[in-house]
Amino acid sequence: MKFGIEFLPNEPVDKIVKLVKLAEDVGFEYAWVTDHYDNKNVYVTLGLIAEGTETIKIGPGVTNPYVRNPAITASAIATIDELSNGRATLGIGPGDKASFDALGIEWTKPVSTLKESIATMETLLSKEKTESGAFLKGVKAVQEKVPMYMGAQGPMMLKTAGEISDGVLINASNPKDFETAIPLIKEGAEAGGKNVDDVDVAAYTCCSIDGDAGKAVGAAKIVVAFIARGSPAPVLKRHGIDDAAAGKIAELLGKGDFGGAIAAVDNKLIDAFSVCGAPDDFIPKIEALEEMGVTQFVAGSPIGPDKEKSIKLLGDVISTF
Ligand SMILES: C[C@H](OP(=O)(O)OC[C@@H](O)[C@@H](O)[C@@H](O)Cn1c2nc(=O)[nH]c(=O)c-2cc2ccc(O)cc21)C(=O)N[C@@H](CCC(=O)N[C@@H](CCC(=O)O)C(=O)O)C(=O)O
Repeated sequence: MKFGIEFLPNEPVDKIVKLVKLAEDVGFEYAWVTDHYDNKNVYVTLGLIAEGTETIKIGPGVTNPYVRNPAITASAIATIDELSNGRATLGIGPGDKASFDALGIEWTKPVSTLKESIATMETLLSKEKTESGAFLKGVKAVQEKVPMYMGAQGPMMLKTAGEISDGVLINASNPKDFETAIPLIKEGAEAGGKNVDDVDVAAYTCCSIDGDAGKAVGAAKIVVAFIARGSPAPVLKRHGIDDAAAGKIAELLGKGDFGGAIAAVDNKLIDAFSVCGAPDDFIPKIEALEEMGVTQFVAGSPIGPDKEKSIKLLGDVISTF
């Protein structure tokens, strides 16, 4: 099992760099930095992380092809590859409609758009010219091929990820989600003439670890509430969660009643949408994901009530794999 960790660039960048260095020191192999227009710039943050680390692989987890032209992303990730001496890896997904509405960007045909943008970036990164004449003159990646990962949940996106990408970052924490996802990734990989084993399947979880399991669960509740709000009906059904319960949480969040939403998050929701608790709770949960075919466990937000302490505890968990 490989281990990755997520960072949101919404806190001081020098603090993020220190936490990524700590993650590297305790055994994490990947650091994924989220990309939302209302946070700090993902590539500036990755540049400083590159300078402050030696071995951990780094990249956006995930950017999207709508806010930046694929040529701009290709140039940015090639620059990160140079700064990190060949440790860049690109995570790209369809983004979210709310952001594009706020930016006045039309969000059309996400599957085709992702396919086209990954093809364009691979053309440019291999120092070739696109049909429209784009060409990266003054920047070159160190790696022969920068690994391309896709953020995906929907069936078409999962199949496409299996077909064209080196890895899939799936916002999911429960083995049931992979029961559904992996056959789709396998179908896509085989359509692309690949084996599903060629695709790194990452469980991009909502993770919260602490020596005190209750504290860990407490820190995860608000994130689980937002996940429950955003989960489509088939996902809720898969976890035996009735629409009314998720609807209630959505209503509370909509009113800004975060306390009420947190209070409405029960253990069923915690189990469905997060991996949390004390270190001993983690090992069987990660093993269950591994049995489903997950090959990378990504410790996603909140990571824990005290990030630094939680990263060290996750290091202890990593050392048992
Ligand atoms: C678009 C959507 O795909 P999805 O896989 O569910 O996308 C949900 C999320 O993955 C997507 O919003 C991500 O960008 C969210 N996301 C992040 N989004 C961000 O904006 N920033 C982040 O930092 C971020 C991190 C992240 C990490 C992991 C992860 O899994 C997702 C993450 C969907 O509806 N897909 C369906 C329908 C696809 C579709 O639109 N089909 C159309 C068009 C087909 C075509 O395009 O040709 C049709 O049938 O007409 C499907 O896959 O079946």
